[in-house]
Amino acid sequence: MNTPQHVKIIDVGPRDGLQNEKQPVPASIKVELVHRLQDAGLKEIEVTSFVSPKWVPQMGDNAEVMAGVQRRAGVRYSVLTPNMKGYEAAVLSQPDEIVVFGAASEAFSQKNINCSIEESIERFRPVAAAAKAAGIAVRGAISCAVGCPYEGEIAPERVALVAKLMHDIGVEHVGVADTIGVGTPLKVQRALEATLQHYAVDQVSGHFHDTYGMALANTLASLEMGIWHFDTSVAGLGGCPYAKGATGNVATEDVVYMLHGMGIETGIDLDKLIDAGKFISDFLGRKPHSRAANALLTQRLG
Ligand SMILES: CC(C)(COP(=O)([O-])OP(=O)([O-])OC[C@H]1O[C@@H](n2cnc3c(N)ncnc32)[C@H](O)[C@@H]1OP(=O)([O-])[O-])[C@@H](O)C(=O)NCCC(=O)NCCSC(=O)C[C@@](C)(O)CC(=O)[O-]
Repeated sequence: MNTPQHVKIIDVGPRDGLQNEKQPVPASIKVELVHRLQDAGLKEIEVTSFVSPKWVPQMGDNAEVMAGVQRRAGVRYSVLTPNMKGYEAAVLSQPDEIVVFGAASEAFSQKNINCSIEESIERFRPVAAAAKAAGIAVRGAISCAVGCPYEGEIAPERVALVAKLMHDIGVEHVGVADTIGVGTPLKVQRALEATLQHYAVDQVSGHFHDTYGMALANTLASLEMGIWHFDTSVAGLGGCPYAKGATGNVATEDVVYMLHGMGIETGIDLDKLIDAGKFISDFLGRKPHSRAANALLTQRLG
């Protein structure tokens, strides 16, 4: 097994995790969550998205949240930007990285960003060029890389095509996203292999939702291929507004527990991470969606 010795975790909780929350979450809570994640040692945090507030009201406070974060040297703060309007607003907040988000499914692309895959690439092209000219890193997400809520199973060839299109417009790193968490290890490996036709292993991350409880297995299957970047969500927060019934990303706490147990470094303090997850879960009035966090919180009670 070609397992990496170090893994980089991108916590997407403040963005992917909270974007679908029905109850209002004040900007101050989001900022506090980001602070707690950086205190726990997270070096990459997806803070918010610059999308239409009519489509995703929860992210309407994007600029306020970015302005409230007291930045720490060595931490990369990323934001989603689907088009130039989003990019132009985002750039005022000085993100370290922008994320364009496409899909391997036509139907999902239409539902999520109101355009075809081809049109989405044309929207992303100037965004990637502008970000690069401004010295901002450019990441891409390939949604529905395994399955789509509208089209069912997605062939790896379609993932390869979107990876190629993203690569052609200058996207430097892509996340292979199992948006609805239907993937199982071999299917996820096929989607990753398709992406690796166009990107080096260091430029690909796994982004696994945990709807069917497969996300840790899929993380392990990715590690076996040498993948060492993962998007995870503190307390397992989240879900996509355009993928009904899909749960959040795999909990950061569960991934960190697994990796540390395998002797793989993350630079993250699991106890502080659990506190961050408890903080936001308490605010939302529920338990963290993390088996490891709940087990360790119970243990703390003695
Ligand atoms: C992409 C759009 C904006 C296209 O939406 P559209 O309606 O096609 O855009 P438009 O260009 O025709 O503009 C319509 C209106 O939206 C405004 N507008 C246009 N662009 C922006 C912008 N950037 N920010 C703010 N406002 C914007 C624009 O100004 C106009 O305002 P109006 O004149 O009606 O008042 C829309 O479809 C949208 O916002 N979609 C939301 C998508 C989203 O956030 N989805 C969730 C994140 S993706 C995800 O979670 C998946 C991921 C990444 O985690 C990986 C995975 O698991 O799969």
